[in-house]
Amino acid sequence: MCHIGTAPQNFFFSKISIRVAMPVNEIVAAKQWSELTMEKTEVNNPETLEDLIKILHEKFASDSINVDEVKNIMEAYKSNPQEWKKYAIFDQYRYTRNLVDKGNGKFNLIVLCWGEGHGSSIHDHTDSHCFMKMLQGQLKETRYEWPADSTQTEMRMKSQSILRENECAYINDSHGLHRVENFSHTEGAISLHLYSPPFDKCQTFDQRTGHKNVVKMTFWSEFGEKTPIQTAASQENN
Ligand SMILES: N[C@@H](CS(=O)O)C(=O)O
Ligand SMILES: [Fe+2]
Repeated sequence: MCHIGTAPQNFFFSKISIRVAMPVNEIVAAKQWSELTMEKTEVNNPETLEDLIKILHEKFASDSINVDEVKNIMEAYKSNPQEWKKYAIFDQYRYTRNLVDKGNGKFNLIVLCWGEGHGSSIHDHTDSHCFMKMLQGQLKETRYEWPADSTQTEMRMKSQSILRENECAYINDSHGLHRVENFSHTEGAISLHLYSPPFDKCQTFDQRTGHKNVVKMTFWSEFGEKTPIQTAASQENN
C-alpha cells in the first residue's frame, strides 16, 4: 500500500525537478532533435512539386542512390495539376518532353504529355536510371528483351503493365527496353520522368526486325517556356 501511495509522488517530484534543472542548451538540443525527426518523416511525403524537387536534390547529391527510396518518394508526391500545369504543353502529333529541373547536373526531371493514342518507339535509356510517375491519366508500358546483334526477327515482349495516377515505375537497361503508350482515345496523359545521369540520345528499335537507330531527344519546352522550333531534329523517339 505504502509503495503504491508514494511512487507517483516521487515520479511527479522528479519530473518537475528535471524540467527546472534542464539547462537551456539541452532544451534547444531537444527541440532541434524533434525538428530533425519531423523532417525525416517529411522526406518521404513531399507535399508539393517544389518539395519533391528539393528532396530529390538532396537524394541525388551523393554518388549512389537507393532506387526503392526514390521510387517511394516520387509515389508519395500526390499529383496537383496547379503545380505542374505550366509544364504540361501538348502537341497534336506526338508526345512532348518538357524540362522541369536539371537536378544540379545529376538528373533531369521532365513532364511528358501524351495526346490520345500517342506513344514512344521501343527504346533504351542510355545506361541511366529511369523513374516514371503518372501525374494524370494512364499509360501502358510494354517491355521487350534486347535483340541479338544482326537479328532479323520480331522482338520478344517481356511484360505489359498499366501505370495509374500517382504510381511510379522504374526501368534501366538491365531490365530491357520499353515502349510507352497512351491507349485512351478520349483523354491525354501526363507523366513525370526522372533520368539520372541526364542523357540526350537513346537507341530506338524496330519491333519487326530488332534493328536499331540512335536518336537525339529534344525538349518541347524548358522551365515552362516553349523551345524554339528545331528543324534539325527530324529523328525523334515518338
Ligand atoms: N524515355 C522516353 C519516354 S518513355 O517512353 O519512357 C523519353 O524520355 O522520351
Ligand atoms: Fe522510356
